[in-house]
Amino acid sequence: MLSIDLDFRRGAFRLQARAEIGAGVTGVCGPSGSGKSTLLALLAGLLKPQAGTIRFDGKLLADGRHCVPAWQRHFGLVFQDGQLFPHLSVRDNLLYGYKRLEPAQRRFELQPVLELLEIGPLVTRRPAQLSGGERQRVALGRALLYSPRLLLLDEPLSSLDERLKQQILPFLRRVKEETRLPMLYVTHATAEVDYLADRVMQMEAGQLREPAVA
Ligand SMILES: Nc1ncnc2c1ncn2[C@@H]1O[C@H](COP(=O)(O)OP(=O)(O)OP(=O)(O)O)[C@@H](O)[C@H]1O
Repeated sequence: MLSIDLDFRRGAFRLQARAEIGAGVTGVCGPSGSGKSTLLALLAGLLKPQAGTIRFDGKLLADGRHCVPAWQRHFGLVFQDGQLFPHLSVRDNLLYGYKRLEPAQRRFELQPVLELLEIGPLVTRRPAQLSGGERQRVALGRALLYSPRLLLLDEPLSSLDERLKQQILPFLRRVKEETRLPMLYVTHATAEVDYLADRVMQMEAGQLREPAVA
């Protein structure tokens, strides 16, 4: 369970977020510039809040003074453009975080992840030899093989055309159903959260809130 009570300022922009985020997929929607990526960067440990707290399973990750670094939080990250290592094969990209884990920490193994995401035939290729949709599936596989406690997804489909989005959404749903990993899914595409999310939160001008129930 992620508990946040955050206050972050950057120039004229101020983000305030108070929420408890548990199992399942939590969608975070909101217009461009509202602070969705900033929220994920704060949760990932890439930015430090000036005040407030972030806790995960009761453990303090950040307050105004202390900030647990990103690599110690053990969260998986998937961005818009996959950000695979261009000089490594798909296989080495997939195993990048996995190899750095103690065997006892590993919750996912390569073969089932290759099957889940249908990327087995791609393992010897380089990222430049993949389509956009394949790259995103590899990025998702790499994040899973790092055995994260939480998956943070920042517009993971927004660089893809409509046909590819429709192809990848079922994979994301499969990841959700088969891994039960808690996920925070940032997007401005409400169709994606309608399809995937168990709960949706709204970001508006730096304020995170649950939408009013109609
Ligand atoms: N590196 C940065 N330095 C300074 N200001 C930034 C930086 N990145 C974002 N901002 C500003 O912070 C605010 C929140 O931006 P953020 O990227 O979190 O929004 P977003 O909701 O993710 O937008 P989008 O949907 O367009 O990705 C905006 O006012 C933006 O201009």
